[in-house]
Amino acid sequence: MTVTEDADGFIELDRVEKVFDVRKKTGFLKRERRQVRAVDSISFRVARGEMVGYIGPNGAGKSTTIKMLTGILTPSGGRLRVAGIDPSRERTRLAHRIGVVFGQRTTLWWDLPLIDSYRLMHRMYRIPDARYRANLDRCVELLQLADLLDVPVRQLSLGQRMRGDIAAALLHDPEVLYLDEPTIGLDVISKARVREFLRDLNAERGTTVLLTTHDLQDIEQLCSRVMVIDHGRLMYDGPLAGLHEAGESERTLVVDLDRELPPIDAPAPARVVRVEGPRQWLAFPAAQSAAPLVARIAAEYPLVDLSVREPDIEAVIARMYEERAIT
Ligand SMILES: Nc1ncnc2c1ncn2[C@@H]1O[C@H](COP(=O)(O)OP(=O)(O)OP(=O)(O)O)[C@@H](O)[C@H]1O
Repeated sequence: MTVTEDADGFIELDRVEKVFDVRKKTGFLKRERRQVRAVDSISFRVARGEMVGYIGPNGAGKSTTIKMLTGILTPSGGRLRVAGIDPSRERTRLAHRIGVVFGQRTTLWWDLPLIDSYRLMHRMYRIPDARYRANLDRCVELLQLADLLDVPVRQLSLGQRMRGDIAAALLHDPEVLYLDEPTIGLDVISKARVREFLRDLNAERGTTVLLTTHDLQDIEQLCSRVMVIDHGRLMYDGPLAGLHEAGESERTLVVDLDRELPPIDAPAPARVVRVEGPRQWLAFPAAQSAAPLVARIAAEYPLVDLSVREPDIEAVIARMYEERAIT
């Protein structure tokens, strides 16, 4: 059988569904059967080389989708293809073409030094020696792993372990990388390092990336396209800016003045939403730049310090629903 790969649909989902049968204990010897529609008729296409954010609240169906894309779960309905392959039918063949990183779990061997996990993967995936060497060298350099290779995984910090996991997922040159919360729990510097690496990987190798995250900055800095899923349904598919508009989300400017003052007189739609001593919080539309607001406050008030807080994904999505309910 020849496999055709549609250039526009490297990852293709056509009305994909996943229904779980759940048995719940409702009393002594009594059980109730219930069906959970975790993924409900989802269709989308991701082109080769795209970097797409896949976001939604807890229990929305993100992990279930990723598990179907890797072949761990079989869809209850619909059609799904990754690189022309039906994941649940040819899971092993697909495994050679995809890489998976779960932020909350590691694929590394806990008690072994990092390098030993890589050696095991070298054999497991039957990666040609030269290719393994080249990929390992590149990952060690770009993810700054040189000093960590001989350290047992259990002794690594979360950020170090995450970089180790990303390298592990890339040793066999996957064309697609699924990342599930790759920056969860990382400090600012580690987050920046991971994001920079992913950006370079995508630009240099054309690796297709599907990214699940609760951190809007991951999406802002990495993805030109974002898909929002909730209750198993695709609610939005488009640029992040459009999501901000759809949800009319707001960022917050936190300013520290040198003394307690009445609320800052900010140009609408920006407005003060909270005052605590010399600190004031101003909400302004997420789609607008903070620069004019900052300039005005700096010119007219005794400003000591400031920072900008991004809206979290849950807030953006919640506002998106409110909007829809009204219109
Ligand atoms: N194996 C399973 N058996 C029964 N129900 C399941 C199973 N896996 C997931 N579910 C249910 O399917 C729905 C979607 O879960 P899923 O893990 O895909 O969500 P998610 O978007 O990844 O959430 P989170 O952000 O919390 O990881 C939830 O209601 C969950 O309880």
